[in-house]
Amino acid sequence: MKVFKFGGASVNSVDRVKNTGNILKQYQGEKLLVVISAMGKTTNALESVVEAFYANRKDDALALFEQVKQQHLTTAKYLLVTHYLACEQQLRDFFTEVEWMLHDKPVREFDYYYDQVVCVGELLSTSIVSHYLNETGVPNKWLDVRDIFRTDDNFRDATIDWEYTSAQIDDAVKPVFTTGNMVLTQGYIGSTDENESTTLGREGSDYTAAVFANILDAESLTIWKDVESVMNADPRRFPDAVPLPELNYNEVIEMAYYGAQVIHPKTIKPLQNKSIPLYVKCFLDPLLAGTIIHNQPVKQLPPVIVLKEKQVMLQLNSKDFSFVGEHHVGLLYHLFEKIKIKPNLTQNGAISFVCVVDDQGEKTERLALEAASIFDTKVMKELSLLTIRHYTGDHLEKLIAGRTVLLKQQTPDTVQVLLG
Ligand SMILES: Nc1ncnc2c1ncn2[C@@H]1O[C@H](COP(=O)(O)OP(=O)(O)O)[C@@H](O)[C@H]1O
Ligand SMILES: N[C@@H](CC(=O)OP(=O)(O)O)C(=O)O
Repeated sequence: MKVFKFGGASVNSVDRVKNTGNILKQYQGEKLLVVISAMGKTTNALESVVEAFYANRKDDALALFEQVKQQHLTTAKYLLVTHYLACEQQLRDFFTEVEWMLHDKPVREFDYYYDQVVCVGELLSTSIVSHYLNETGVPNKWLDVRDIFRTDDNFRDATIDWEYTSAQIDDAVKPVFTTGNMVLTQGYIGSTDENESTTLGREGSDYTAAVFANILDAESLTIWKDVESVMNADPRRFPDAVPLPELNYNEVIEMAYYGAQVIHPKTIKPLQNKSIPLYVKCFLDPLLAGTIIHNQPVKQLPPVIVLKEKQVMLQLNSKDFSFVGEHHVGLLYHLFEKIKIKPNLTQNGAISFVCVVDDQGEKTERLALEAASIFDTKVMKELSLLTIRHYTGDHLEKLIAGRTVLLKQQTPDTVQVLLG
């Protein structure tokens, strides 16, 4: 059994869905569990729907949702003939679930509504792709992953209940493979024991696929992307980026930790625990070798560059010029935990503490505000955090030319600079 994951970019148009169908056709006869994300930027569009709803702009929310509806109906119309009506019915059931909610007034926390609305992106995309595959001779069984992935109710960043989820995979997924070859389902979403929808954190479909691979003891996981492989830098930002044909799990964990947006950080552990290889392949040219990620040491990696934008630096000084010691730092880490925000870089001085975090809007504002009750707090926004692993001393000058270096940290292997 193999697990495949197709991200939003692989199903963001009629042609891309057809292309995904062609790839899957090549694997007919093999047992495949296929995880698919929401089409293109649907998740962002649905975020705007919830924001409008929660700001009591009901008409805006409904109008924004109407656009999402029309996009999916149009895609379905272009792709389907014999299966169109059945697909339309399935889509309309999901539309109704959301609209029903949008007509109400928000009475619970934002994150709860976020998950109830945003989860629909993956349900719509997988319904369309599943009908398309069935219509074009690639039989598959569509499953609602919310019936399989049980999570806690930490909306927007839910934690999977592995025991329950494993049992559900045994009961509801494995039997499908006794009569058919392909299960098609959603990434990124799950459900609580009260049947409330949850999400696993943005870009969490990679993680869903890795959890399936672990529990199914899959022979491999393949993540299909629009790039030829994992590269030593984001090729959109660094046109000189080179492919990395082979990586080990720890290297990818480090890359993801520093912010490389190619694989979701939580993806590796479930694979590593069972030594399941991860292939990253290009859906635009499946013949390209891509990247294999495994347990073996990989020698001689080129410098790996990660650039994280939209960084915020908080410069925290003790109010009475006393040393910033364990007590102050402890309070600060307590704040990180409470607000659920992770520092990307920290530096401790005698009377100051600097931390760099992603700009997460309201969350970051809250961090700054609460930190200001403990420290004299200065905030700088719109910064970039550049990390180079396997640093050889060659690249930094060129990469930081013309920028102000606000902070630098270096270990024998890794250099990080915060740029203004
Ligand atoms: N080190 C890297 N190697 C390859 N791609 C990278 C890297 N860092 C960032 N990317 C970006 O990741 C993108 C693919 O990821 P993403 O858009 O999230 O795919 P999907 O929506 O299919 O999951 C590429 O288009 C590329 O710009
Ligand atoms: N659709 C979700 C989950 C996801 O993983 O998407 P993608 O595979 O396109 O990164 C998101 O955009 O966050």
